[in-house]
Amino acid sequence: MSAPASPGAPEPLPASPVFVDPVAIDPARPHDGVDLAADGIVVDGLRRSFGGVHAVRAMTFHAKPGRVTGLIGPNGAGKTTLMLMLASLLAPDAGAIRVAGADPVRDPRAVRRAMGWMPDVLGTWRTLSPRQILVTVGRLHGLPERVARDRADELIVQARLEELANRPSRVLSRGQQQRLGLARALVHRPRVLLLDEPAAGLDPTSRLELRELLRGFATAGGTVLISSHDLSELDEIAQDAVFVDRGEVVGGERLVLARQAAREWRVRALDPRALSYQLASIGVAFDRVRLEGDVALIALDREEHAADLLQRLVAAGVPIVHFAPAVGDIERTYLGLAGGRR
Ligand SMILES: Nc1ncnc2c1ncn2[C@@H]1O[C@H](COP(=O)(O)OP(=O)(O)OP(=O)(O)O)[C@@H](O)[C@H]1O
Repeated sequence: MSAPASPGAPEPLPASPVFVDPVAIDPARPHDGVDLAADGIVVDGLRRSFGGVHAVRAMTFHAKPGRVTGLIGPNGAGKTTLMLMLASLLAPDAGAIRVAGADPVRDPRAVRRAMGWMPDVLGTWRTLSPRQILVTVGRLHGLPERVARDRADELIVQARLEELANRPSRVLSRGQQQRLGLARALVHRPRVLLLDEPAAGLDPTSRLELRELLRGFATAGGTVLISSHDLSELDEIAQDAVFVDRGEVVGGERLVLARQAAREWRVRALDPRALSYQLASIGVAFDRVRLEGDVALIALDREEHAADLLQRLVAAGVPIVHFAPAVGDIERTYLGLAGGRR
């Protein structure tokens, strides 16, 4: 447990994401691995095929309340199929799901009450205005007319859609549609949020607002599962990560190796020539260094090597102005997994 920060102390660095490892679960007693009675999203031995295509073949993980969990995987890995099953829109062939304790197969209404879902495209209702859409969704969730209207007004302000609130939603830009999609997912104050590429098309301000909203939602005890290919965004937002590939959650040795894959460090010096010279004289192999203008990208296996290199460069008098990992943990692991698969 970390010690409480003393007053005036600098903010602690965010902890690295926790990588969900299904192999840590005893295969002889799979039900000991995830507790179906736990809150949040619990997925146990989930399977779904389309004819001969095994879209989801063995998924087990727990997205915990109070945390933002990233769902990461290449095209065709089974993310959308999984999300459709979580949202009670597709029946699994085998396995179990609980969303805030509810089973989407037996009690889809309870799941829809507990969950807000933001698919990657807003979908139909293009002739309705954002206000009409939010009121209608509120009414579908059983909110009384007055409450649905007030909630719609509140969300329109939060989504900064005031000027477009009464225009047909087809005139909304991609980013505005995304903001409306998120507002729609939040109408009934769900405890669980399921988001597919929520940051796509968002401008930098809207991305910051999204991050704050999701962190606030999780801090208040909500569960967030985000599927995205935007790994740098996920590195900013997610505390936990579930990697999927070919219908399975990736774990065990493959995940450990991917997490140990070399990571590029971005290094910039006021004098780039002095930097190049010292890298060569320290003995950093040429194939470990890429130059992008004045910036050197150096592949290093361990953080200790980065610390050692920085110390040597500074001791040699190189005027370093930037020395940091070029990618976050999630992106590095994904690239490690993709590298191992090629
Ligand atoms: N309705 C369907 N009928 C047949 N095959 C399907 C169907 N839905 C998905 N699949 C197949 O299942 C696999 C998983 O697809 P899915 O859409 O879940 O992947 P994904 O991880 O969401 O991919 P992406 O990142 O490209 O969105 C793919 O091979 C896909 O072709």
